[in-house]
Amino acid sequence: MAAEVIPERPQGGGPPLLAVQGLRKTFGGGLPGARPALDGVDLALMPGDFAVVIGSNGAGKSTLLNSIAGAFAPDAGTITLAGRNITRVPGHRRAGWITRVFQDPMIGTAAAMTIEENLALAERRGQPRRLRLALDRARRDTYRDRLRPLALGLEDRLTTPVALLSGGQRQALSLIMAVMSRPALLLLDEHTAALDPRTAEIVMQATLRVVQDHGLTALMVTHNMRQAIETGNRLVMMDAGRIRLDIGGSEKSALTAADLVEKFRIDTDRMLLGH
Ligand SMILES: Nc1ncnc2c1ncn2[C@@H]1O[C@H](COP(=O)(O)OP(=O)(O)OP(=O)(O)O)[C@@H](O)[C@H]1O
Repeated sequence: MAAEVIPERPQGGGPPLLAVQGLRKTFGGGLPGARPALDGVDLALMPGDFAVVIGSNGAGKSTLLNSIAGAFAPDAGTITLAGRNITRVPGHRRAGWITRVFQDPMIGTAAAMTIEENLALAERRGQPRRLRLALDRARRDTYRDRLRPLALGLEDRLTTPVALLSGGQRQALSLIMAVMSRPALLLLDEHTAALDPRTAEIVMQATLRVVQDHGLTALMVTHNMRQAIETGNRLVMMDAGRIRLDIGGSEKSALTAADLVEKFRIDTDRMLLGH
């Protein structure tokens, strides 16, 4: 099979990097009472957009990210990445263009492998399976350079099995791994929610830096209201499988926690004010 090539990123005011149109998904197909997890979602991300997705439990946030990543086919609608309709492209063939960091630090890394082996695996994501990367000096130097800004000392532990790292260290490594293959789109699914506040802050700062450094477009789900207000240039609120609110620009920058709670009547149960 021919190697997949990362699609060209459109520049400036061109077409969106990601366009989701009329996306629908109902689990438990056709069973009486089955409510749609996605009920006609339209979303367009311009290159360089950092969109934060909020919404109550069961609103459809993870289902939206799963659909974009190709975990399953939607019942209806299209997903276009850099002008290419990827709706029917299986998830493993999107892996070079779209990468994810999950809530669970154990998911993004292989415990029995060392840090450098994990990074090598991530570097060839989306490439033909037969491609092997020599763990030579130049590559190790590159890995150290990628890990150093985290300030977690991982750059001095390249041959340490990942099983020996803390949850926060693993999550930070997952983040670096997610951008090794130079994806076009980074999906972050509550990726700091399982971490203590200090580690969550380290991982969040690292996220902002890699998104900036790699010129990525990002879509991040969070229940943390402070993150939702402070992060990104777009705020998308989902409810019952639909996007109820999509704001950007100065409206997003001026947004306060009070606006979110009062104006948009957000379910605050799982939104952590000031966390
Ligand atoms: N694999 C699945 N099988 C069956 N139902 C599912 C599946 N994934 C999601 N759902 C259902 O789809 C709806 C939306 O779920 P989803 O996980 O997308 O919500 P969410 O907004 O991410 O919620 P949370 O904030 O609790 O993570 C829910 O009713 C959920 O039970």
